[in-house]
Amino acid sequence: MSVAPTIDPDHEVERRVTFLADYLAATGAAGYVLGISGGLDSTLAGRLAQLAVERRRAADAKATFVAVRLPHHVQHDEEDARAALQFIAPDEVVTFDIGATIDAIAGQVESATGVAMSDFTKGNTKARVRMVAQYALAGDRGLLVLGTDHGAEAVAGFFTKFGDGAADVLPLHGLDKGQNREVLRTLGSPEQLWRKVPTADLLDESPGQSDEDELGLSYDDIDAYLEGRDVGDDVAERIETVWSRTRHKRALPVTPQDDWWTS
Ligand SMILES: Nc1ncnc2c1ncn2[C@@H]1O[C@H](COP(=O)(O)OP(=O)(O)OC[C@H]2O[C@@H]([n+]3cccc(C(=O)O)c3)[C@H](O)[C@@H]2O)[C@@H](O)[C@H]1O
Ligand SMILES: Nc1ncnc2c1ncn2[C@@H]1O[C@H](COP(=O)(O)OP(=O)(O)OP(=O)(O)O)[C@@H](O)[C@H]1O
Ligand SMILES: [Mg+2]
Repeated sequence: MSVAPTIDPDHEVERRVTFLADYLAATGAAGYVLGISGGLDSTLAGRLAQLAVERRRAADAKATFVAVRLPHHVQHDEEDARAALQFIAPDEVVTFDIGATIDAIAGQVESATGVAMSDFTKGNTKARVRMVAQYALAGDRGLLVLGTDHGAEAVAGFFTKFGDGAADVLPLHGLDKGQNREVLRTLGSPEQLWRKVPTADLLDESPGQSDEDELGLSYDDIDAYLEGRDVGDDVAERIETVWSRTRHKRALPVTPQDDWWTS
């Protein structure tokens, strides 16, 4: 996962902003788009993107960052999403309520099959519709879609395949969860955001369920494992089991030429 045992947060800000700015320059893309949930990963990636487009503009290039609110009807942590936007100070904010689309898909699934979608699959559908919304906004404006995948979510496959896992550019790659917090804090984020309990917030039946409750693993343990610290055999084995089970999510669609799945 390319996670280092320790980081210099200022250096991480600089190298990731430089990467995002350089990638725009090299590709000629018009800027970035990213869903902003109020969680710490999108707050961090969003702020880095805003700094990168400002850097491009300082070099007389055109570049825009579009932050997208993507609530499913009303979001229970609405206040954090607003605080995140205030901190990021994006060039543009677009709000796209995915509620009606999800209701339509769930309704069609039920009328077509006679079986209601489970809350779990509906949750992954929310993540996929958010992906569709971001690409819909990006397509006509020549923007690139950012993703917030990082070491701790990647190793556990804790993302929706072709949902939040689908993106053009991953500015947080190589950081773990605690390192994301550290970098966000260094950027001057309000404490409510850098300290926020991580949640995928995909379930109607358990709004705001913590990632750690769902995963059955703590981010401190996952981070320790990725940083090469001793976590004990039991934790290491649980992480390796989930890593193995989710290998398909970190690969391109499997083909007859692939053999990684045989071992
Ligand atoms: N062996 C295999 N080879 C190739 N493809 C395989 C496969 N096994 C399943 N699949 C395919 O993958 C699908 C399952 O993958 P997927 O749909 O992702 O579903 P799944 O991995 O079961 O669930 C996603 C998990 O990520 C969590 N999540 C999602 C989004 C955001 C966040 C967050 O932290 O914010 C967390 C979510 O809470 C849930 O625990 C199957 O329906 C099937 O199509
Ligand atoms: N309600 C939402 N509004 C806008 N974007 C969202 C929403 N929920 C999820 N996303 C997008 O999906 C990504 C994955 O969600 P995830 O929960 O992993 O990240 P986060 O909410 O930014 O941080 P955390 O993991 O700490 O909760 C987010 O970074 C964001 O881009
Ligand atoms: Mg979240």
